[in-house]
Amino acid sequence: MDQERILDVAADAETLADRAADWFVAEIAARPGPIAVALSGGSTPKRLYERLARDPWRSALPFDRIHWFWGDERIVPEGDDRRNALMARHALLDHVPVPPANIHAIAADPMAPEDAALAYEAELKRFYRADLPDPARPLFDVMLLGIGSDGHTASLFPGKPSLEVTDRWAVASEPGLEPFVPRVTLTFSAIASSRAVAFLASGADKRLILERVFAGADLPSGRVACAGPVHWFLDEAAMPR
Ligand SMILES: O=C1O[C@H](COP(=O)(O)O)[C@@H](O)[C@H](O)[C@H]1O
Repeated sequence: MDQERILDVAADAETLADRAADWFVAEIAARPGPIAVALSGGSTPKRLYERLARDPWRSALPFDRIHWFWGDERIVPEGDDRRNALMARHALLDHVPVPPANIHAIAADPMAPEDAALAYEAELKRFYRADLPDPARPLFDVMLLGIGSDGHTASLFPGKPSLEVTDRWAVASEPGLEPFVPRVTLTFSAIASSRAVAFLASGADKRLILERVFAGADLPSGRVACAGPVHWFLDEAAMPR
């Protein structure tokens, strides 16, 4: 079955971030109990995180119940600006009342990428309290993703072996684009265990790749599936003609 897509096209990147923040709050507000969110790296998601740290969004979020995970990470030292976790801390997590135990970051260098992937997978399984994803009980409540100019999402790059892994939740992966540092990424199987998935992309440099994804090219971003529709928050500059 084809994955259903919902397109939300905003006039510009700032409006896109407002709309994505409204959507995020609505998704979270509907969920009882512990809530699992997977964050992405990238410039467009960063604007969303900055929104979530401010009202009206901040006061609508139950920070004591939200657990923060990442779709991918660059395995560089802890304080390195290229870490997706550091970006999310600076934009959001350092400014809101998050219990430290609710932050489930992927390990940094000097841990070897494969060990970091195994440790992250074990952490996900502990949180989920099972070793196999159950389609009736998604692991993530909200999965936020970006798209690179080559069509990658998380750190699932075109043509790389990580795309074919089906028996793991997280693996080490090699980048196809800068920064050329080792990565850890969720696999498609883990991403598919999400109640709601949203891509965020803005700017004219994303338009060509989005054109290819929407035309059905076999690119990692186009392979993302989940039980519900996949939302695409774009601005007009990124929207294919
Ligand atoms: O390397 C990465 O790139 C993608 C896309 O980022 P963008 O800055 O081009 O929007 C991002 O989704 C991913 O998390 C990150 O590690």
